[in-house]
Amino acid sequence: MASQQLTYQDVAEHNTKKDLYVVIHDQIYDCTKFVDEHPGGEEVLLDVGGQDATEAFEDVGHSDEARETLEQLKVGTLKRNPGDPKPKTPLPGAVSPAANNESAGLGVGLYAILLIGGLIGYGAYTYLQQQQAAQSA
Ligand code: HEM
Repeated sequence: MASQQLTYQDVAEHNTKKDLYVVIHDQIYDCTKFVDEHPGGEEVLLDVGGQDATEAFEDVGHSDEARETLEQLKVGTLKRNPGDPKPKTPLPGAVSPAANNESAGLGVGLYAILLIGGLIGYGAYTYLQQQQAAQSA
């Protein structure tokens, strides 16, 4: 059972309180029995029923205990067809390189500002030197 592969279209059919699947990180979870027990309430789960709930789940910053519960609800893996929506958030392992890239981008921007500032300063300095040299000549 746990090894079945379903497409987005298959999952989308399970979007009612009596039959509730969600996709989180490309794994499919059957929340039907859990929906009444969810500490965050049934509403939020019903909102993402039959859909990709990765972003909603990660935004809340669920505990390790919540992730263990999740494992028990697993019923299969998502079979992604061409044209299906992409995962909304990168997988946890992929987060830090993206964050690094962002800070690298800022670093390059800062270097560019410093370089341009330096060039302007140097230009003004040489210009003044030339002016002084012209005056004293
Ligand atoms: C099947 C997937 C899910 C499981 C197994 C699950 C499990 C849990 C658990 C165990 C908690 C208690 C706090 C913790 O341990 O982190 C919790 C809290 C919460 N969950 Fe979920 N959750 C799921 C999906 C979602 C989704 C899709 C949302 C959408 C926004 C959500 C929103 C919340 C909120 C807002 C809380 C905080 C409740 C509070 O502290 O008052 N959960 N969840």
